[in-house]
Amino acid sequence: MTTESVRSALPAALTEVSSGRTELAASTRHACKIYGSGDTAVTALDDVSLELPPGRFTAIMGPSGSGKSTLMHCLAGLDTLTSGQALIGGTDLASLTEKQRTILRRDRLGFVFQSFNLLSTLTAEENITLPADLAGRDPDPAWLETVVTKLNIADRMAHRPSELSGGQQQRVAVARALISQPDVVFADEPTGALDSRASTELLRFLRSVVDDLGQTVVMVTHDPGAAAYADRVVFLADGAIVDELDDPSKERVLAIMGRLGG
Ligand SMILES: Nc1ncnc2c1ncn2[C@@H]1O[C@H](COP(=O)(O)OP(=O)(O)OP(=O)(O)O)[C@@H](O)[C@H]1O
Repeated sequence: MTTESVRSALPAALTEVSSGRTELAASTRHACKIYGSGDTAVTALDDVSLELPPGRFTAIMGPSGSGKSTLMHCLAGLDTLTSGQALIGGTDLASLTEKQRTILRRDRLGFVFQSFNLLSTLTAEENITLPADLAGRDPDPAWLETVVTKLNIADRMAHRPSELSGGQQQRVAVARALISQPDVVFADEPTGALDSRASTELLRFLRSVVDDLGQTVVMVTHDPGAAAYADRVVFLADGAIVDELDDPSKERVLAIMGRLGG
């Protein structure tokens, strides 16, 4: 095999590293977000600089009100910063019009929410391919098969959400998020509505879409056990990054959360 053919067989994230390009999947620089003004102003993000490399699984934790959702929403172009920058790859989201941000979200980002947000009248497969259908694109059949096989839902494609367990529904939601081969998947409390067995399963699947498919996942969670599946945990308090852990364990996450009062 030539170097080029080896490269073309690698996930894009790895190719970028091996070719010496170190573009980040997403990042913020001195991100500040203030809601309201005057006496009622709330500083939700206070000078947050964060780098999210491709092909990694990052968890964001912190006490209630620490700014986790605000950070994720600003990184994902669902909300705008008061100052500083939020970038997807090399694209500063503030440089885009609202319409361009909508297209970037559709084409380059994936979203998984606590409530699975599947359409009840559509089959699992139709739910997964809906974003591509709406964008007027045919989903890549090989990638669709890879994703549904990886998530162990290949035999559930003809079922409607009401005929699936909660864990299976959330895996359909993950497949929908992955179908465009996004630069980043943003998961907001993805295990919040699942029992502990289904949560563990979902986290293993998220781990494997990072390890085996080279995808980039950013997850907000309150659950130290869930955060322990990530490569790195970033801790927020009062809108600022106050700690970080690489290769986290549940115990080490719990210890930091204990200190932060979460
Ligand atoms: N639309 C808004 N208007 C005013 N204040 C807001 C708004 N959204 C969030 N906030 C405030 O900004 C701060 C950060 O909120 P955020 O929802 O980002 O925290 P969080 O860490 O996600 O909280 P939780 O864990 O409870 O979901 C809080 O003080 C919150 O009250």
